[in-house]
Amino acid sequence: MEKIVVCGGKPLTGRIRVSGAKNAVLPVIAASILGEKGTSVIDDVPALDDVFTIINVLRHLNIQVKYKKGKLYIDATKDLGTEAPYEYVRKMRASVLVMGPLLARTGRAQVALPGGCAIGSRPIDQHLKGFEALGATINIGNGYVEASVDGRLQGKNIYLDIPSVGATENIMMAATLAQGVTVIENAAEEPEIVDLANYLNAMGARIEGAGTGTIRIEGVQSLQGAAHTVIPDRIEAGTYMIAAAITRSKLFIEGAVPRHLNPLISKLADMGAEVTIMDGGIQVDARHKTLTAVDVKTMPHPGFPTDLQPQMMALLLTAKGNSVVTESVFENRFMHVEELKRMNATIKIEGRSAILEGAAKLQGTKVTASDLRAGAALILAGLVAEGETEIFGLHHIDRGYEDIVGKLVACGADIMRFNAAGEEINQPQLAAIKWKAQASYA
Ligand SMILES: CC(=O)N[C@H]1[C@@H](OP(=O)(O)OP(=O)(O)OC[C@H]2O[C@@H](n3ccc(=O)[nH]c3=O)[C@H](O)[C@@H]2O)O[C@H](CO)[C@@H](O)[C@@H]1O
Ligand SMILES: C=C(OP(=O)(O)O)C(=O)O
Repeated sequence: MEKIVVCGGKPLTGRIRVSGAKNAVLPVIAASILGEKGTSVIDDVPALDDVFTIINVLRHLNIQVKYKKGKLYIDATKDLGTEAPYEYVRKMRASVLVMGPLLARTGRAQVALPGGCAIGSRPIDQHLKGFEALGATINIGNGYVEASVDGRLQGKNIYLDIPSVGATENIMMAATLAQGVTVIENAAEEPEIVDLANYLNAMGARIEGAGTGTIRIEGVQSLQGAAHTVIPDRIEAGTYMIAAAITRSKLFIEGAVPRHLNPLISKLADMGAEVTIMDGGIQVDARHKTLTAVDVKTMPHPGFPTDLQPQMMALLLTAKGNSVVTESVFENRFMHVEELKRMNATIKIEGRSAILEGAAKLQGTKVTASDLRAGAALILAGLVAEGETEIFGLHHIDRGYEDIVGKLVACGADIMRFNAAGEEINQPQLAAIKWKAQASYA
């Protein structure tokens, strides 16, 4: 079995460069479907399995995608298919993001129902409610959801019951080509929504208010391919900020955007770490510091991100005192707790809260990632555990961390990756093989 092996106890030093954001690049690639003319050039595209998956969805739709030196060239000018099949949606729920652009561009979209995953049931009712409000007919059957419309979608006021990131993105994309004005209220405010709106506007869309709870979209006749650079990954940045704190080290996180990371910056400062906003990034210095426990509650942006909750939990286990971590975004995002307990953590779950005993003496053992951020939390815990931690379930980690092993090694961590045959392998090698196999080289 493939595994990552971490030998705990090594301090980290130096800098880590943040890659392009997974959660920004996926909707941006989906939005490129809307480009009836020209080619989109997307820069700072991370080599992630989720990126390979969405590229395959686009190619299945008869879209030409080429990759060269971190840039994607996407040509969506041919006649498009309308189906995102189960083989891709099952690997990555974000495949559902092709639904809005396909519906707007072709009048029809069939997407395999994404189903639940390790962190919750994750329905898409708000996406569908939005499409229906814009005039689409929705049919669900045989494991697929189909949306269709005769003629153009019609602009409408849409109030989301939950500020869903995916629903906001999907509806925003669909509304770009609708007749008239669409207003999304109680919209998600995440930085990735702003990034998507910037790309859509570069394609010729008319979107205002992205990043606030009210987004106004004035429909246009058509969109064309555009150039766009993806924002840095705030969750990856946050993971490495926590890596500095958990190892009581000093790291400079290059490319981290402070305004995207306010909730983490303030929690780390409350714990006693020195966080400094610098030119081009954020420095975290936790050397010789006694970090103290804090309580954390996940919330939609600008609250504390759920995607940093497992990593924060690993850190809090090493702090002085007990803390309470409350997960309010997903109903089942505590799968990492049992694995952390196998590393000698004491954690009690009460409803949607976990009560953590601090000053844990974590011990290395074999653990398995149940999802992407659970995997990151286990690596972080491994960095400070006594002895060797072997982490399995790497396909989750490969979905969202570009070369996590290489980036940590460069800062002094004792961490290695082994393939199924037991040979040491690095992620860039692996990524190069995957790019070759899955996306065509220019
Ligand atoms: C690819 C991507 O960008 N993924 C991110 C996105 O996921 P995603 O877009 O799936 O997350 P949402 O914001 O939609 O989900 C938030 C909550 O709303 C619920 N919900 C959502 C839609 C809906 O129609 N009905 C409904 O009930 C979900 O089950 C969940 O409990 O935002 C999440 C919340 O910040 C992050 O954890 C994910 O990393
Ligand atoms: C939950 C996540 O992603 P996704 O929505 O793609 O499952 C994540 O990035 O932590």
